[in-house]
Amino acid sequence: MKILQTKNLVKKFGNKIAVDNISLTIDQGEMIALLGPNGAGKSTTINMLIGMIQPTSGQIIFGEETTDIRAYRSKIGVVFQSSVLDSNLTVADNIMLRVKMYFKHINVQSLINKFELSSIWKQKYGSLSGGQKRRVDIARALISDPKLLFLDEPSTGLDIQTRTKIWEILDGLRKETGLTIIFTTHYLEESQNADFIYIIDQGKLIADDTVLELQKKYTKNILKVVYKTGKTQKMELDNKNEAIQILTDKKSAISDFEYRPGTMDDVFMNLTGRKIR
Ligand SMILES: Nc1ncnc2c1ncn2[C@@H]1O[C@H](COP(=O)(O)OP(=O)(O)OP(=O)(O)O)[C@@H](O)[C@H]1O
Repeated sequence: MKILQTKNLVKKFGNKIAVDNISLTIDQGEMIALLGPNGAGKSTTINMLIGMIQPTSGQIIFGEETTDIRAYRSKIGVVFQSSVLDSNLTVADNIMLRVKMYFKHINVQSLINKFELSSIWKQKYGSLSGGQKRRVDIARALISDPKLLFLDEPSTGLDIQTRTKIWEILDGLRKETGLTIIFTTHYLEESQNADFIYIIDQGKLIADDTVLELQKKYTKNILKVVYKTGKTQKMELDNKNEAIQILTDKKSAISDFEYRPGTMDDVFMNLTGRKIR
């Protein structure tokens, strides 16, 4: 079931076209990545999708063909790039103020458990580490029990362990509750968590598909061979049979090899002719 759709979305800031004719279709329960380099138009797209800024032209269709922005807003949770929480308040105060004001029926304890907040519950938000802050930010966004969660660069600046942890939690949530998750990232490897990827560059949608299909369409498999002489050779191949043939033919001269499918880095490189970072 479609939960969100955009048709020919455009956003101009003066003469600058930040988002150029982007059409997306997002089904309920999907994990969607908007992937692109700095300045690609990811945040601007998200800001339009959450109703924070108005498109210059194009259409956003929420759920069952409704354009009722207030009904839609009550169904979304948002984690912004920079936090909206109060640094001087404790985690408990930040969370409970929102619960008491708007969402009295939410099971706070389950959020505390899921996001491992008990040890930092009485700590000031401003004194938390980057990863701890992110956990609180996401927990806060879930207080309204949203159907759709938007995360703008949820893991930027976090170390690899913390990023992995955050993705584990998000994936668990999705499986448990059927939550639809839309996130932006410029970490290519993180987009592999997504069911479907929209690659945006200079405001334009340059590819959209599953990870597997993107790899199939825009990369080849890579065979790297290390010879006994110390020389290495990198080859792009269509399939594993070619790799087996090469390895068999050159067996006596080879000391080591690596065979892998193309990565999202290769996809981006082949689409744009440059690396994302
Ligand atoms: N309010 C604004 N006024 C003028 N230009 C803007 C405004 N907001 C964004 N832009 C421009 O629009 C383009 C897209 O910006 P956006 O923040 O959407 O990119 P992004 O893909 O989210 O980048 P990043 O990964 O760095 O967050 C950029 O060139 C940016 O400078």
